[in-house]
Amino acid sequence: INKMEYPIARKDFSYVDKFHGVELFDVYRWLEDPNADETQIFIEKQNKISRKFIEEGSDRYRIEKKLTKLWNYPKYSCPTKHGDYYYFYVNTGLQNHNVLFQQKHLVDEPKVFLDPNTWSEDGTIALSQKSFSEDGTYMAYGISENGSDWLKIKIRNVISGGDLKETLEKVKFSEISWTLDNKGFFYAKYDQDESADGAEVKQNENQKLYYHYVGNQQNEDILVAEFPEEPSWRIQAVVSDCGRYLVMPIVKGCRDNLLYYIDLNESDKIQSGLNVIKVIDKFEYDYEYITNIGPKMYFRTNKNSPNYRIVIIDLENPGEENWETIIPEQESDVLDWGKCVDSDKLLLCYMQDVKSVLQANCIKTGKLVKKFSLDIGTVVAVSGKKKYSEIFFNFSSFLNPGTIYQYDFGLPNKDLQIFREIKLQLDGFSQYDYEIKQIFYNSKDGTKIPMFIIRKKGEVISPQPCLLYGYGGFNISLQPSFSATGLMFMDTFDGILAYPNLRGGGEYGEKWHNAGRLLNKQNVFDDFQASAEYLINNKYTTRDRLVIQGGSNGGLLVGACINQRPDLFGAAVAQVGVMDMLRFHKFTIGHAWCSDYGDPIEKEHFENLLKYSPLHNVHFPNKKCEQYPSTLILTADHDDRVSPLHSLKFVAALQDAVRNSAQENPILLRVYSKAGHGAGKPTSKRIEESADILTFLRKTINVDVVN
Ligand SMILES: O=C(NCC(=O)N1CCC[C@H]1C(=O)O)OCc1ccccc1
Repeated sequence: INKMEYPIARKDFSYVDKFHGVELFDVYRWLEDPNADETQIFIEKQNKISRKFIEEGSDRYRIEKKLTKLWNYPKYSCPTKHGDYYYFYVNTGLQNHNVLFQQKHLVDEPKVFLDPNTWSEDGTIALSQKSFSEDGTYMAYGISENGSDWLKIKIRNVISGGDLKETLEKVKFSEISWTLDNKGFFYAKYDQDESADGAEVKQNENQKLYYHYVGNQQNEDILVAEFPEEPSWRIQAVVSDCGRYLVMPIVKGCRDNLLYYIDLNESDKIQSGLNVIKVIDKFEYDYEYITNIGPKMYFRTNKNSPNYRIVIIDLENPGEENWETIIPEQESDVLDWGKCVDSDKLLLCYMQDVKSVLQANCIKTGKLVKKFSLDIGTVVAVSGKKKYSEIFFNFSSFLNPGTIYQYDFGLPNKDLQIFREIKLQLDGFSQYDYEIKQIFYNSKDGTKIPMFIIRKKGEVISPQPCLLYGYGGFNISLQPSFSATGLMFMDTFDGILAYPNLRGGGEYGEKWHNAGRLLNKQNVFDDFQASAEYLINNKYTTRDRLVIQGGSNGGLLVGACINQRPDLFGAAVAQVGVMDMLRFHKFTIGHAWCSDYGDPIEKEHFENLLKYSPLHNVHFPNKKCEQYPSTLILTADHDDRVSPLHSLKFVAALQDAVRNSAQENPILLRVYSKAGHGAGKPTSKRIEESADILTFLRKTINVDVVN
């Protein structure tokens, strides 16, 4: 690719920002307008170049063909029980969206209950969250278009199979929680009158909580709570298991929440102006509702317990001095989630050196009742209710697309059953040809970082191509999970997969998260760079065979690392990345990320952000050895989680910096249409994107064989 072909992005020096006495140009500010002709022309030119590079020759055709075969295996979800029926998702393999089936008994012939594939030819309309009424008569469900976070809510009558006439619009970042009388549900919306289709960049502010009576029009919905003086607050209201309380966790960032509640017994119907009671009124810790027994509320919290514990807060005596710890914090295992099942049991899932441990404890005494024995891997989904003794959970790992287990606390002598095994249909592929190992390597400051390494067993040509994937933020843990793209990389290029558990994640609780956020953010980049050095120094791979990949906050990771260590990687793939760290808080939900990044309006955070912001640390490669690795930046036109402007501005800056330089490796941008941040993406678009990435890698890193 000839770097002289890169489109020239106009530099507008009229944009000067003053941050704490520092004046900074923002010459590509014009790329922040998604509707401007020149922005669309910029995108078209970039796509022309990136598609030409990726699609020329037969590599892409062959790779997509094989990837499609590998992807084509039947996928199932855990069954969940609502009213008289079980529901579960099935995907025959290549369907754009999973189909929701219904059956009375697990042995009955299931029938299609809801098929999102009928909603659009190209699969750009997806089913997002759904919520059944207590008696299973109704299912409220969210419809998302083009991958946007915006939802429209519809209500399906389970008996008739038809939808009620009303449609609830402008729903976003909302729970859907029914009152136990099955008359309606709580949901949250933004009264945003401008366009809300996911292509807009406008900030999401002033979320309000409403109650919808089934059969009403949306304009008759009851305004239950709003906080006009706190525009960034989001209300994650849930009705308690007993139906009496509306528990209202309130968040403004991506961690720590207030705890308010409404006693629904106070009045015989839902109306405005119900009394909101404050239990916790400071953003300091996480409190996640598990269940309650009368006024005794069970919360998973990290208050004075960075590995999390479960406390009981008595609403009639809420002072902290009266809190009771029913499940104490573990020394090193992190309590990832808890769920009340079988009336009096707390199903608890721990992370033990990044692997899942599943057990059940008694809700009264806190004592262990049952421990489930699992391999290396992750409990990726669970289904069960307080009123049922039966549970299902889906266990997955790097080499296991999923095993659904069933257990019934009412039949203690009948041990864990395999309910369904999700199997690849690829002849010639066997997961037993591969091995997973967990190593611990030293980061720059000596901290021990765990990393999973997956590779083919036995003799292979060494060093191998290596796909190094990272995230590192928002208390999110990178636990073992199955990826068709990852398998494809190993099988096609005799490659290795490496997943370091970078600080900023939740793998070792809050201390791990804190060690990788705010003024500690550079630790994440150090951890990632150190993992690359470990893989090279231990002869797993070489620089020209090594590719780093990350999405969203992981896209920031990749962007920062190619600026800081362009010499360390052969290729880099940054998907839907956060690249402008001085302006991220100005678009859509970006203001919520200050909990990890800091607020640029504060001097110390501005100075910290400026040090690593990808857009602001692009350099000019004087010598060939300083050139950027082959880089592919990907985003999509309806990504309203991380607006595409981040990627557009970053690529403009990179291509400008290298145009008259020693750079030879390609730096490309691919912007997908009618797509978003990732949630709800149809199979066809997932395969298209993976095929683009794998083909880009085939053309840019040193691969010795292509199977
Ligand atoms: O912004 C986030 N989460 C953080 C996020 O999506 N981030 C944080 C940085 C970029 C991007 C990412 O890494 O995916 O979630 C918004 C939300 C979703 C649902 C309910 C309430 C609020």
